[in-house]
Amino acid sequence: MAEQHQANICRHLKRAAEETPDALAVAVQKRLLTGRFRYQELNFAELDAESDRIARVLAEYGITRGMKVVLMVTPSLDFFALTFALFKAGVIPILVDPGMGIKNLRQCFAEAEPDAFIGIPKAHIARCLFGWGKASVRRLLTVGGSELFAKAFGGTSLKALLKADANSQSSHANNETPITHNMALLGSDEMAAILFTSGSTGTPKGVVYTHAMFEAQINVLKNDYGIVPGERDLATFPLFSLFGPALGMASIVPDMDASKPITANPDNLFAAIEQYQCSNMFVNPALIERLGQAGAASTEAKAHTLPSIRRVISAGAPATISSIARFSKMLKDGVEVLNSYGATESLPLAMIGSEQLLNTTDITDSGGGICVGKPVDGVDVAIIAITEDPITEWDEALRLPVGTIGEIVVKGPMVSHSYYHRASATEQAKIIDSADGPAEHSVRHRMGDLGYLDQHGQLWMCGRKAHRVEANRAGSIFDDEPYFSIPCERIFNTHPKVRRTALVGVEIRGETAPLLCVELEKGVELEKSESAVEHFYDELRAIGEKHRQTAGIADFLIHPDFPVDIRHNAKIFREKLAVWAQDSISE
Ligand SMILES: Nc1ncnc2c1ncn2[C@@H]1O[C@H](COP(=O)(O)OP(=O)(O)OP(=O)(O)O)[C@@H](O)[C@H]1O
Repeated sequence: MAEQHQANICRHLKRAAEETPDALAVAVQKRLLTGRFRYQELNFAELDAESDRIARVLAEYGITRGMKVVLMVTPSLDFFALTFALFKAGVIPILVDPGMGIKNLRQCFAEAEPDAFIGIPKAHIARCLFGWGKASVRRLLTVGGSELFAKAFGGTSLKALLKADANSQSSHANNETPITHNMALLGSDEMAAILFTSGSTGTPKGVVYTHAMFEAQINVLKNDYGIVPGERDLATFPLFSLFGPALGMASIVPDMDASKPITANPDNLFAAIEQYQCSNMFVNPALIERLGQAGAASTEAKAHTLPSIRRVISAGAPATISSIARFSKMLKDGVEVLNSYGATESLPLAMIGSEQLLNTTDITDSGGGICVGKPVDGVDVAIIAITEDPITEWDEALRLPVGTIGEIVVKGPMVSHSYYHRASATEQAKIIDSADGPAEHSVRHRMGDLGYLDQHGQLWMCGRKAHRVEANRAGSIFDDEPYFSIPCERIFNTHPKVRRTALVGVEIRGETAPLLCVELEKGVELEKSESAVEHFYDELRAIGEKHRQTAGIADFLIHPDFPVDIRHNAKIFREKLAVWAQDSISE
């Protein structure tokens, strides 16, 4: 159908370039050795023209529509121009989080079978060292670094391609029409990008994105989050930073390692906000924690405030209520942190403002899970019984009643339909919903998360499905109900000496029992005294006995420093802790 082949997220960039050509589209901060900051900028007209030019030179270099390309370029003006160029050309970027580790990266590249690899010199060195994409990559392009390096490691450089293009343009200067680039128009269900999940419950999976999904995300950001053209966003997450220009909003990129937000220097971020009077901030919970601490550490006389910020969007992992409360002290009265719930496969799905979230503390502390708010416009959330079996066809009878914990299943225009080259993962996670006929929104996604809906239509998250503990220990009070990670952990986290906890299952004399791993607050030292540890465990036991969700949890172990994901510093690798706990009790 002709009208279906109209999709390309870049049409928003084109429109912004026509309507507000001189308005700022991107600014990238660099902290110099002197401690001063340098900013490089592009306006909408420049970003549009530059991405057109790159799309054209890529095509001449042999990177063309339908090809899959690994993009490992740090946020920079080139990153923005290149990514929009790839979309304009109908080339499929493969986006991975370098923080996921060498082994996972190799697996991602093997699975995605890229035709080309575009990266900074460091990425090319790693590609050569670890043989990434060796079997499929035919075109190499280096961004930054010298031409000599590019020749040795990375085929050619973007700079060289653009220089050759400029030369050929000037030699044709007398010809009337400059060579322009025609934006590829794709079917709304055609693959537009492959984004890998972070792999916190196993190997990362490549999620197939379409332009229709990107369009849906842009609509949510406009309608549910209220973003308007002309805003300025402190963009700390590369993928989200691309939405800025598509929304007519400038992306201000601070000098930080986006794959390790916890290492960011708060001064850089504060300076970028100040310089551009940012109205929006997109931050993950790790940064909320880091910036909140930095703000609180400022002396009373010069307490740090962020008066230009009108909206903070937090996403990617659960943020703790205490870190949001601390961070919010820097914001003007009435400015909220909007906590978003979603996953690479479907984002954003639900949202709750910090004011409302603070009122849910008591329920969370007594085992009710984390409130992630009401579904955004167009999203249907259903809760189904927990099962590891695939479900091929959606049936309304699968819906569990309000208040019952089960697996969260979502449907909506931003919900992905499949994983790339992962038939069995797709089968496990997707349910065909033929009620709508062969329409584009006919796939429901199983989140692999557990939760329930309350009578107000709010969604409560109760941890990952893979992290529930099905105990069969004799004397277990709820034989037929599993222990759910987040509800249990948040109950124990109320102990003042506890920083965080992680529930795991261990085998004791052939039976599965729940065990709670505990990380202590900074400065609390108990391990030296056996009796102090026993007393602490008794206190935890007493807390657990007060709640039905934790009844029967009697085993505890103190762990010095939980293994967590680099990006969020929040997703606890409970699988690793389970192995550690089993080894510890078996010693
Ligand atoms: N606001 C939130 N509150 C609680 N949990 C959240 C929130 N936002 C995201 N999450 C968690 O993060 C998950 C999505 O993360 P992501 O897409 O990065 O992949 P992953 O689940 O970490 O990796 P993998 O699927 O490969 O194991 C959600 O399914 C949920 O468990």
